[in-house]
Amino acid sequence: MYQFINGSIRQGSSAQTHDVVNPATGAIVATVDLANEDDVDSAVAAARAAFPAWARTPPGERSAILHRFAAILSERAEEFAQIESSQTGKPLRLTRNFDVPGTIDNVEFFAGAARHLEGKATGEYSPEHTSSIRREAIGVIGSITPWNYPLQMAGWKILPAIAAGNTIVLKPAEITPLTSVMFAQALHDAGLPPGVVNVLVGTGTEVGAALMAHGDVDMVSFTGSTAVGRTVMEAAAATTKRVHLELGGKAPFVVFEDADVDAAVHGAVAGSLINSGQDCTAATRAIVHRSVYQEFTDKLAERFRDIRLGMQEDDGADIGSLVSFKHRDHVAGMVERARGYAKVIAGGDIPTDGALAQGAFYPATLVIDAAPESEIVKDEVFGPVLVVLPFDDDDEAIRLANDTVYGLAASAWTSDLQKALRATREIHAGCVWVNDHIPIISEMPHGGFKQSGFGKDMSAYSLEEYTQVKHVMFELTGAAEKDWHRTIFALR
Ligand SMILES: NCCCC=O
Repeated sequence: MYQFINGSIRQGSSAQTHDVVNPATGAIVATVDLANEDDVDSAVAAARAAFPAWARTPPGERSAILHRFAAILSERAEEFAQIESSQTGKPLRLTRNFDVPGTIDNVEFFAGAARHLEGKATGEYSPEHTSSIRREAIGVIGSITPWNYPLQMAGWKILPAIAAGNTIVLKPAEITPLTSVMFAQALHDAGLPPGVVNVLVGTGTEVGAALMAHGDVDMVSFTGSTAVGRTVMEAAAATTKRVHLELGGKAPFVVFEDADVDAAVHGAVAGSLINSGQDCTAATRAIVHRSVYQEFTDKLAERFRDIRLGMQEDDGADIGSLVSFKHRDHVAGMVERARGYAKVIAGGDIPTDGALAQGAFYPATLVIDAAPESEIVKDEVFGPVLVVLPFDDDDEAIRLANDTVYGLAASAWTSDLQKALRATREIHAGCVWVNDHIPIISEMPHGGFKQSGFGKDMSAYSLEEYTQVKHVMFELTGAAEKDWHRTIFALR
């Protein structure tokens, strides 16, 4: 049973099941029951019923539950790392050192942030009134999370929502639901009241769509593709829900002529291949000054050819499998089409020998000589594929960096402060790294510009987004007839 509703685990009401597959081996990890629209109604009703009491629970009590939850996650870190790895194909090295500790750090951050909501000072902004601001929880949040970082994304959506006093119904991707259900159960073990967090395992077309359109959901938060994000917005419009979207990306990685090329090469490996490139902030377009283009490309191709694919427990592996065979075929299809108009100088071939041939593996792949308007440059691959494009002057570099509908993340590689400042000012993205690419931290926001969406995850900014601002105004004078009445009305 995999539906976590109102503090207990239940069977989904649809008659269907889904096999969660370890994409590195093809083995079935779990067969999960699937929810349907009736379960959406039950979960939303539970979240609605839990909302008034949870919203009134003092921040210190919410915080204490989150601190206990962080302790439980720390005790069970290895179990979470194992299951996250088995449902995604990620190396255990990644889940142990990135997914799980990152999530625990997020829990600890929001345990503190719950007690630290900022607001404008109460004051007499009009001579006859005292104004103050209340930041209130919004209500029931409906959330859909993706398959690339199931555990971290559950944290990014659930934690700010409940820290701010909301209740939530979360639907993880049905191909990677296991750690999201465990996350909710562990929160309950930490003392979270029933109904505050509910998790439904189901399909996007049935459960996701019903949740986004539900009349008793006040806000929707979604991480996934820009195309699906648009349908979320449309569904939310029917009842004017708040919308929080973290969508696609096509991050530029700009290497200026004065960059430390070796550092940029290392950065390109880490920034484009993390999580096998299944990361919406991953470097996807290296835009490199022509004076260092050949050196950068040669060194990077050599590194990419050395990248080792491996099974989850192989500590010597650099990257694991992609999340599914279907997704591996999508990545391979884009690279195959690119061979018709560009050159693939590293990777590009699905492994055909040994154990790797049984999994959804795809090698680190480097593409050059692609036109800026080609598919591999424009569209999201969401795999271990980096395209390198040359530029001749800084105006062209900035223009190429911004030549995308997306604006989630970017990086600039330079030792020149002026170039770095220009890049951080002129590249339109929610995050611009200088001389690095990918690090995230709980204190800083993550979220996009342009068609990468709007709304921030992590940080105090996300906590605020799960609140609504209320202006409370007290009349001060006690007079029946106020000064402002006389200003506007010809009273007799
Ligand atoms: N590195 C964080 C990425 C979040 C979504 O893919």
